[in-house]
Amino acid sequence: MDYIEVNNLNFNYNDDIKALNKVSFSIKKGEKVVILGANGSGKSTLIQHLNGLLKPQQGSILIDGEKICSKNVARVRQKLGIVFDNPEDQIVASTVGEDVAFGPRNMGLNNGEVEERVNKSLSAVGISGLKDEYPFNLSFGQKKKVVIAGVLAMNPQIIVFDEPFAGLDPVSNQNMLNILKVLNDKGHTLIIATHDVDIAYTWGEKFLIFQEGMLLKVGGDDVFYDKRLLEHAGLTSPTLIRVFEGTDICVKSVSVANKILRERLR
Ligand SMILES: Nc1ncnc2c1ncn2[C@@H]1O[C@H](COP(=O)(O)OP(=O)(O)OP(=O)(O)O)[C@@H](O)[C@H]1O
Repeated sequence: MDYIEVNNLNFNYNDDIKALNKVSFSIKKGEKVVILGANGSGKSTLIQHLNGLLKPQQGSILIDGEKICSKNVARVRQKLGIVFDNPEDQIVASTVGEDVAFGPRNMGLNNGEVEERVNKSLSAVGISGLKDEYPFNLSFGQKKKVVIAGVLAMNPQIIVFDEPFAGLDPVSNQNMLNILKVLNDKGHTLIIATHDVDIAYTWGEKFLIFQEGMLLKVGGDDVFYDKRLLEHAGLTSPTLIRVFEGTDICVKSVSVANKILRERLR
Protein backbone atom coordinates (compact mmCIF):
# COMPACT_ATOMS: atom_id res chain seq x y z
CA MET A 1 0.00 0.00 0.00
CA ASP A 2 1.27 3.48 -0.87
CA TYR A 3 1.56 6.07 1.87
CA ILE A 4 -0.20 8.87 0.03
CA GLU A 5 -2.66 8.18 -2.75
CA VAL A 6 -4.30 10.90 -4.78
CA ASN A 7 -6.99 9.64 -7.11
CA ASN A 8 -8.51 11.61 -9.95
CA LEU A 9 -8.55 14.89 -8.06
CA ASN A 10 -10.47 17.79 -9.59
CA PHE A 11 -10.80 21.26 -8.15
CA ASN A 12 -12.17 24.47 -9.70
CA TYR A 13 -12.20 27.93 -8.16
CA ASN A 14 -15.35 29.96 -8.89
CA ASP A 15 -16.69 27.31 -11.28
CA ASP A 16 -14.36 28.32 -14.09
CA ILE A 17 -10.68 28.23 -12.98
CA LYS A 18 -9.60 24.59 -13.25
CA ALA A 19 -6.88 24.51 -10.60
CA LEU A 20 -6.55 20.70 -10.53
CA ASN A 21 -7.55 18.51 -13.43
CA LYS A 22 -7.81 14.71 -12.94
CA VAL A 23 -4.68 14.50 -10.81
CA SER A 24 -3.58 11.02 -9.70
CA PHE A 25 -0.30 9.91 -8.10
CA SER A 26 1.09 8.01 -5.17
CA ILE A 27 3.96 8.53 -2.75
CA LYS A 28 5.80 5.92 -0.72
CA LYS A 29 7.02 6.21 2.85
CA GLY A 30 10.36 8.05 3.15
CA GLU A 31 10.35 9.47 -0.39
CA LYS A 32 11.71 12.94 -1.20
CA VAL A 33 9.16 14.35 -3.58
CA VAL A 34 9.03 17.63 -5.47
CA ILE A 35 5.80 19.09 -6.79
CA LEU A 36 7.26 21.19 -9.59
CA GLY A 37 5.40 23.71 -11.74
CA ALA A 38 5.32 27.30 -12.92
CA ASN A 39 3.27 29.97 -11.11
CA GLY A 40 -0.41 29.13 -11.13
CA SER A 41 0.08 25.46 -12.03
CA GLY A 42 -1.90 24.23 -9.01
CA LYS A 43 0.80 23.37 -6.47
CA SER A 44 -0.68 25.28 -3.52
CA THR A 45 -4.16 24.06 -4.32
CA LEU A 46 -2.89 20.48 -4.27
CA ILE A 47 -1.02 20.96 -0.98
CA GLN A 48 -4.12 22.35 0.69
CA HIS A 49 -5.95 19.15 -0.25
CA LEU A 50 -3.32 16.94 1.39
CA ASN A 51 -4.34 17.89 4.93
CA GLY A 52 -8.00 18.58 4.29
CA LEU A 53 -7.86 22.39 4.14
CA LEU A 54 -9.58 22.07 0.76
CA LYS A 55 -12.06 19.31 0.01
CA PRO A 56 -11.89 17.55 -3.36
CA GLN A 57 -14.76 18.46 -5.65
CA GLN A 58 -14.11 15.12 -7.31
CA GLY A 59 -11.69 12.33 -6.47
CA SER A 60 -10.11 11.29 -3.21
CA ILE A 61 -6.96 11.42 -1.10
CA LEU A 62 -5.78 8.62 1.14
CA ILE A 63 -3.12 9.14 3.78
CA ASP A 64 -1.72 5.90 5.17
CA GLY A 65 -4.75 4.05 3.80
CA GLU A 66 -7.31 6.46 5.29
CA LYS A 67 -9.46 8.55 3.00
CA ILE A 68 -9.49 12.15 4.24
CA CYS A 69 -12.93 13.20 5.46
CA SER A 70 -14.32 15.56 8.11
CA LYS A 71 -14.22 12.82 10.77
CA ASN A 72 -10.50 12.07 10.50
CA VAL A 73 -9.10 15.42 9.39
CA ALA A 74 -7.60 16.21 12.83
CA ARG A 75 -5.79 12.87 12.84
CA VAL A 76 -4.58 13.44 9.28
CA ARG A 77 -3.12 16.81 10.32
CA GLN A 78 -1.07 15.08 13.01
CA LYS A 79 0.31 12.75 10.34
CA LEU A 80 0.88 15.38 7.67
CA GLY A 81 2.19 18.84 8.57
CA ILE A 82 2.45 21.74 6.15
CA VAL A 83 4.92 24.63 6.20
CA PHE A 84 3.31 27.29 4.03
CA ASP A 85 5.32 29.79 2.03
CA ASN A 86 4.38 32.84 4.10
CA PRO A 87 5.30 32.17 7.76
CA GLU A 88 3.21 35.12 9.02
CA ASP A 89 0.07 33.23 7.98
CA GLN A 90 0.97 30.41 10.36
CA ILE A 91 2.23 32.20 13.46
CA VAL A 92 -0.45 32.42 16.14
CA ALA A 93 1.15 33.29 19.49
CA SER A 94 3.05 36.19 21.01
CA THR A 95 6.23 34.30 21.89
CA VAL A 96 8.17 31.81 19.80
CA GLY A 97 7.93 29.16 22.54
CA GLU A 98 4.15 29.56 22.86
CA ASP A 99 3.76 29.44 19.10
CA VAL A 100 5.64 26.15 18.84
CA ALA A 101 3.65 24.82 21.82
CA PHE A 102 0.31 25.53 20.12
CA GLY A 103 0.11 22.27 18.14
CA PRO A 104 1.25 19.86 20.89
CA ARG A 105 -1.10 21.57 23.39
CA ASN A 106 -4.03 21.06 21.01
CA MET A 107 -3.05 17.41 20.77
CA GLY A 108 -3.81 17.17 24.51
CA LEU A 109 -0.25 16.54 25.68
CA ASN A 110 0.63 17.43 29.27
CA ASN A 111 2.81 20.47 30.10
CA GLY A 112 5.99 18.41 30.52
CA GLU A 113 5.57 16.72 27.15
CA VAL A 114 4.72 20.03 25.47
CA GLU A 115 7.84 21.67 26.95
CA GLU A 116 10.02 18.77 25.83
CA ARG A 117 8.68 18.93 22.27
CA VAL A 118 9.08 22.70 22.11
CA ASN A 119 12.71 22.57 23.26
CA LYS A 120 13.54 19.69 20.92
CA SER A 121 11.94 21.36 17.91
CA LEU A 122 13.53 24.76 18.54
CA SER A 123 16.90 23.06 18.86
CA ALA A 124 16.34 21.04 15.65
CA VAL A 125 16.00 24.25 13.62
CA GLY A 126 18.69 26.11 15.58
CA ILE A 127 16.58 28.82 17.25
CA SER A 128 16.53 27.79 20.92
CA GLY A 129 17.79 31.29 21.80
CA LEU A 130 14.65 32.89 20.33
CA LYS A 131 12.17 31.08 22.59
CA ASP A 132 10.97 34.20 24.44
CA GLU A 133 10.99 36.53 21.45
CA TYR A 134 7.94 38.13 19.83
CA PRO A 135 7.78 36.13 16.57
CA PHE A 136 6.50 38.95 14.37
CA ASN A 137 9.65 40.99 15.08
CA LEU A 138 11.91 38.26 13.70
CA SER A 139 13.41 38.16 10.21
CA PHE A 140 11.63 36.25 7.44
CA GLY A 141 14.07 33.32 7.67
CA GLN A 142 13.72 33.16 11.47
CA LYS A 143 9.90 33.25 11.20
CA LYS A 144 10.14 30.38 8.75
CA LYS A 145 12.12 28.39 11.30
CA VAL A 146 9.50 29.14 13.98
CA VAL A 147 6.83 27.66 11.72
CA ILE A 148 8.97 24.62 10.92
CA ALA A 149 9.59 24.09 14.66
CA GLY A 150 5.84 24.30 15.23
CA VAL A 151 5.21 21.63 12.63
CA LEU A 152 8.04 19.42 13.96
CA ALA A 153 6.58 19.69 17.47
CA MET A 154 3.52 17.81 16.22
CA ASN A 155 5.88 15.07 15.03
CA PRO A 156 4.11 14.43 11.71
CA GLN A 157 5.39 11.51 9.63
CA ILE A 158 4.90 13.50 6.43
CA ILE A 159 6.00 17.13 6.06
CA VAL A 160 5.06 19.32 3.11
CA PHE A 161 6.96 22.56 2.43
CA ASP A 162 5.56 25.21 0.08
CA GLU A 163 8.51 27.09 -1.50
CA PRO A 164 10.80 26.41 1.51
CA PHE A 165 13.82 28.19 0.03
CA ALA A 166 12.07 31.35 -1.18
CA GLY A 167 13.38 34.49 0.54
CA LEU A 168 16.29 32.76 2.29
CA ASP A 169 19.91 33.93 2.13
CA PRO A 170 22.62 31.39 1.13
CA VAL A 171 23.41 30.39 4.72
CA SER A 172 19.73 29.96 5.61
CA ASN A 173 19.35 28.00 2.36
CA GLN A 174 22.05 25.60 3.53
CA ASN A 175 20.39 25.43 6.99
CA MET A 176 17.15 24.48 5.31
CA LEU A 177 18.88 21.73 3.31
CA ASN A 178 20.41 20.44 6.56
CA ILE A 179 17.01 20.41 8.30
CA LEU A 180 15.54 18.48 5.37
CA LYS A 181 18.42 16.01 5.43
CA VAL A 182 18.03 15.31 9.14
CA LEU A 183 14.29 14.82 8.71
CA ASN A 184 14.73 12.48 5.77
CA ASP A 185 17.44 10.50 7.61
CA LYS A 186 14.92 10.05 10.44
CA GLY A 187 12.52 8.48 7.95
CA HIS A 188 10.07 11.34 7.41
CA THR A 189 8.37 11.53 4.04
CA LEU A 190 9.13 14.98 2.63
CA ILE A 191 7.32 16.90 -0.09
CA ILE A 192 8.41 20.25 -1.47
CA ALA A 193 6.34 22.43 -3.80
CA THR A 194 8.38 24.82 -5.90
CA HIS A 195 8.86 26.45 -9.29
CA ASP A 196 12.63 26.49 -8.75
CA VAL A 197 14.15 23.83 -11.02
CA ASP A 198 17.60 24.19 -9.44
CA ILE A 199 16.36 23.48 -5.94
CA ALA A 200 14.13 20.71 -7.25
CA TYR A 201 16.93 18.99 -9.16
CA THR A 202 19.45 19.36 -6.32
CA TRP A 203 17.19 18.06 -3.58
CA GLY A 204 14.50 15.79 -5.00
CA GLU A 205 14.33 12.13 -5.91
CA LYS A 206 10.83 11.93 -7.37
CA PHE A 207 9.27 14.73 -9.36
CA LEU A 208 5.64 15.57 -10.16
CA ILE A 209 5.55 18.05 -13.04
CA PHE A 210 2.45 20.26 -13.15
CA GLN A 211 1.09 22.59 -15.79
CA GLU A 212 -2.20 24.47 -15.46
CA GLY A 213 -3.63 21.98 -12.97
CA MET A 214 -2.57 18.90 -14.91
CA LEU A 215 0.03 16.41 -13.77
CA LEU A 216 2.12 16.08 -16.93
CA LYS A 217 4.64 13.56 -15.65
CA VAL A 218 5.86 11.66 -12.61
CA GLY A 219 9.49 10.62 -12.83
CA GLY A 220 13.03 10.63 -11.50
CA ASP A 221 15.95 12.80 -12.69
CA ASP A 222 15.09 11.88 -16.27
CA VAL A 223 12.38 14.57 -16.30
CA PHE A 224 15.11 17.23 -16.36
CA TYR A 225 16.58 15.89 -19.60
CA ASP A 226 13.19 16.10 -21.37
CA LYS A 227 13.32 19.58 -22.88
CA ARG A 228 9.93 19.32 -24.51
CA LEU A 229 8.32 18.40 -21.18
CA LEU A 230 10.02 21.29 -19.36
CA GLU A 231 9.04 23.74 -22.08
CA HIS A 232 5.45 22.53 -22.00
CA ALA A 233 5.42 23.06 -18.23
CA GLY A 234 6.88 26.57 -18.56
CA LEU A 235 10.13 25.49 -16.87
CA THR A 236 13.80 25.62 -17.87
CA SER A 237 16.57 23.05 -17.46
CA PRO A 238 18.44 23.20 -14.14
CA THR A 239 21.72 25.16 -14.22
CA LEU A 240 23.68 21.98 -13.48
CA ILE A 241 22.40 20.52 -16.75
CA ARG A 242 22.48 23.75 -18.79
CA VAL A 243 26.20 24.32 -18.18
CA PHE A 244 26.93 21.10 -20.09
CA GLU A 245 24.76 22.04 -23.09
CA GLY A 246 26.69 22.58 -26.30
CA THR A 247 29.62 20.51 -25.03
CA ASP A 248 30.62 17.06 -26.31
CA ILE A 249 29.88 15.50 -22.94
CA CYS A 250 27.14 12.88 -23.32
CA VAL A 251 23.95 12.92 -21.25
CA LYS A 252 25.03 9.82 -19.33
CA SER A 253 28.28 11.45 -18.18
CA VAL A 254 26.43 14.65 -17.23
CA SER A 255 23.99 12.59 -15.23
CA VAL A 256 26.76 10.73 -13.38
CA ALA A 257 28.73 13.94 -12.69
CA ASN A 258 25.60 15.69 -11.46
CA LYS A 259 24.74 12.81 -9.18
CA ILE A 260 28.01 13.39 -7.33
CA LEU A 261 27.55 17.18 -7.32
CA ARG A 262 23.99 16.95 -6.02
CA GLU A 263 25.01 14.61 -3.21
CA ARG A 264 27.50 17.25 -2.11
CA LEU A 265 25.06 20.13 -2.37
CA ARG A 266 22.24 18.45 -0.43
N1 LIG B 1 -8.50 31.56 -3.83
C1 LIG B 1 -8.50 31.50 -5.15
N2 LIG B 1 -9.55 31.98 -5.85
C2 LIG B 1 -9.58 31.91 -7.20
N3 LIG B 1 -8.60 31.36 -7.96
C3 LIG B 1 -7.53 30.88 -7.31
C4 LIG B 1 -7.43 30.92 -5.88
N4 LIG B 1 -6.25 30.35 -5.53
C5 LIG B 1 -5.66 29.99 -6.68
N5 LIG B 1 -6.42 30.29 -7.75
C6 LIG B 1 -6.11 30.00 -9.16
O1 LIG B 1 -5.92 28.60 -9.27
C7 LIG B 1 -4.82 28.31 -10.13
C8 LIG B 1 -3.78 27.51 -9.36
O2 LIG B 1 -3.24 28.34 -8.33
P1 LIG B 1 -2.21 27.80 -7.23
O3 LIG B 1 -2.03 28.90 -6.24
O4 LIG B 1 -2.65 26.48 -6.75
O5 LIG B 1 -0.90 27.63 -8.12
P2 LIG B 1 0.63 27.54 -7.67
O6 LIG B 1 1.27 26.56 -8.58
O7 LIG B 1 0.72 27.28 -6.21
O8 LIG B 1 1.16 29.00 -7.99
P3 LIG B 1 2.38 29.85 -7.32
O9 LIG B 1 3.66 29.15 -7.67
O10 LIG B 1 2.26 31.18 -8.00
O11 LIG B 1 2.13 29.93 -5.85
C9 LIG B 1 -4.32 29.64 -10.66
O12 LIG B 1 -4.94 29.88 -11.89
C10 LIG B 1 -4.80 30.64 -9.62
O13 LIG B 1 -5.02 31.90 -10.18
